[in-house]
Amino acid sequence: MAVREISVVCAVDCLILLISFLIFPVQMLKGKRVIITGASTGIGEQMAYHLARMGAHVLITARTEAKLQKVVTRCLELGAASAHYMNGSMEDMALAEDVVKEAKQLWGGLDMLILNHIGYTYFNYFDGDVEYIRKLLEINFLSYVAMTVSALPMLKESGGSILVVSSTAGKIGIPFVAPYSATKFALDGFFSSLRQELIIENINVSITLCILGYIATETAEKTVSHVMQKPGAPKEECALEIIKSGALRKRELYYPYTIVRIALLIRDWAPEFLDSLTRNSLNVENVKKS
Ligand SMILES: NC(=O)C1=CN([C@@H]2O[C@H](COP(=O)(O)OP(=O)(O)OC[C@H]3O[C@@H](n4cnc5c(N)ncnc54)[C@H](OP(=O)(O)O)[C@@H]3O)[C@@H](O)[C@H]2O)C=CC1
Ligand SMILES: C[C@H](CCC(=O)NCC(=O)O)[C@H]1CC[C@H]2[C@@H]3C(=O)C[C@@H]4C[C@H](O)CC[C@]4(C)[C@H]3CC[C@]12C
Repeated sequence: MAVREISVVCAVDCLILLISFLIFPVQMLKGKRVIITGASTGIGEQMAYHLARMGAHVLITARTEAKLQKVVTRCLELGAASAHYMNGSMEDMALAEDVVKEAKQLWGGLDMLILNHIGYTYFNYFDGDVEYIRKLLEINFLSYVAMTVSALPMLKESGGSILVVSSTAGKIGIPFVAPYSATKFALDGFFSSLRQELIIENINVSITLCILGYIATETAEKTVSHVMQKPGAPKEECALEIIKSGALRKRELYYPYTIVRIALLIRDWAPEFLDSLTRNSLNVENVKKS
């Protein structure tokens, strides 16, 4: 695709982005019933706070109860219509289903399911550990499917939304994240296919796949700051963009917009060039085989 075409596509995309920003009324989420997973810290925590400011009902999950309690308290201070938590590991599919059952108990329904949690992710050469990949697939992928299966009846009733938080590493090959990348690619395959089926059956449930670049969360910075050549994007703005894209029922979100959008454009027209750009965007010499 010539530079002219790329610039036209980007210009149109930027216009769409500007319009969607202008038409997003925050009262869209007032009183809405929302589950946010992985919300004890990072992007999930910030999404809970934005939803609280918008007057939504929030049910948050993660493993660390003490952190969840603090987030719930802060959500109530910020104006949440209600705020509850359930703690446990998403290795356990029963927990995944129980969170949805709790929403039914609390609210009698559900408007938005935000699937955000991830298991421990290392940033290094793949070490051949297949069992680790199996476990990460359960936490990062199968629990998302299990929650979706449990939540769909309520979401069909409300005409609700599913927000799936993924990554640039779920769309292009990035070194040192092979197991994690596999789980994110799986999300794209499953939820993009499910979205087609919902459209065919005229079921009014939207699925938004959120493709994120490097975001400045505590975990990510701890894991990769020694390799990254630029700081991560702000988690607070990232969280708001995810919520807005879900509320506007967008098909996909790219954040930071320009970095991710251009990477995907190059991927389709010059994949080897993108691979080289990606490698050069990292201080690979700082990654020591463990
Ligand atoms: N930060 C970044 O650079 C990028 C992030 N993303 C995506 O954004 C999302 C959030 O990332 P980020 O905020 O950085 O992640 P964090 O590591 O900050 O937060 C992860 C959350 O998941 C929870 N969690 C971890 N293990 C489990 C488990 N076994 N079961 C249930 N919950 C668990 C953690 O809480 P607890 O430990 O208490 O369980 C925490 O609340 C992820 O889907 C990630 O892939 C995508 C691209 C880039
Ligand atoms: C290194 C990736 C960004 C590559 C890129 O876009 N370069 C061009 C440029 O920056 O201009 C990072 C994109 C996604 C990140 C990973 C991710 O998806 C989240 C994980 C979160 C975890 O807590 C830590 C590490 C992550 C694997 C994170 C690592 C950096 C990215 C691959």
